Amino acid sequence: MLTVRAPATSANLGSGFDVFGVALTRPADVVRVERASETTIEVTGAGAEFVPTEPAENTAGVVARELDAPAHIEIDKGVRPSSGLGSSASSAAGAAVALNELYDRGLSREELVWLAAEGEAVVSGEAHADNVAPSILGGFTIVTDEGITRIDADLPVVVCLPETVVSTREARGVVPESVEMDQMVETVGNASTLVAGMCRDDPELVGRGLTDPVVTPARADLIEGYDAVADAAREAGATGVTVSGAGPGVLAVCRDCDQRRAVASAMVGAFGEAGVDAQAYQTGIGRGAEILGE
Ligand SMILES: Nc1ncnc2c1ncn2[C@@H]1O[C@H](COP(=O)(O)OP(=O)(O)O)[C@@H](O)[C@H]1O
Ligand SMILES: N[C@@H](CCOP(=O)(O)O)C(=O)O
Repeated sequence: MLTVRAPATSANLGSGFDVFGVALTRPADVVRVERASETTIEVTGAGAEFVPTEPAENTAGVVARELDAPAHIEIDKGVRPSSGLGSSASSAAGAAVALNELYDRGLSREELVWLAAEGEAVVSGEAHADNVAPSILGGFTIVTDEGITRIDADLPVVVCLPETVVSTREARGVVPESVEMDQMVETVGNASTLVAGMCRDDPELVGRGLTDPVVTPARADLIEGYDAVADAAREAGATGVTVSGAGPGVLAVCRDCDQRRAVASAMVGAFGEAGVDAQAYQTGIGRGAEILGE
């Protein structure tokens, strides 16, 4: 079987709603594929019971259909569904890279991003690419209708995942339909600061650029304990905190790798005080999907 490791991702990064994303060094989905006359799917791992095995409802199955590449697909979920860590996107990205190789389709990594985004449409109702782009390409990605820009960033981060569920569809429903001019100016300033920070691997700039006055405050209300967790992470030294993707995961940028332990423990502790169990990943910005072998 051909095996691909496709990383979890964190989309939006506060000021880059539906545009920014980063690949994380961990966790990741592992997707195994072999040729078959029709597509079948088996799912194991974190939250497997919440992932449909019907190909038309599974992001990996939709990718197989779009690529006309029927296969038996085994997905070992490292990324729990409805986490804000691009769980459905990791499977779509892994399947796209694996099936492209298995069937020798010759598509470029960027072409695979748009293909994998079709898989995402089955979950959120829209073919958004801000998770599949970093999962396939790695690093920090900027996705617009005009194309994808990739920056090879390297920063230590912590992602804290509470034992609660927020579906991307639900979290899209609370996003305001319009913004005021002063909110737009603030968002453009923060997004620009963040991009400069990614280009320089500068955690101070990236942390500052994570703030957004529109989407994050609306979504934070869906996450029990969010404000306390964000305060705790900052007190432990994080340069900035935001909702990871559509939540409920919370992302914090750290000054250095050693600081991650304290930030992780502060975030888990603050969720605990709010009565919510949580786990933290000490992670960083990492590589895109990798073929591990046959
Ligand atoms: N291969 C897959 N892996 C994970 N979730 C999937 C997959 N295919 C379909 N889904 C569905 O996608 C939803 C999770 O996606 P989403 O809400 O975007 O969460 P996340 O923030 O983790 O990406 C769940 O309802 C799940 O059943
Ligand atoms: N831009 C999307 C990203 C959703 O990410 P996920 O990891 O929660 O699936 C959004 O914010 O809706």
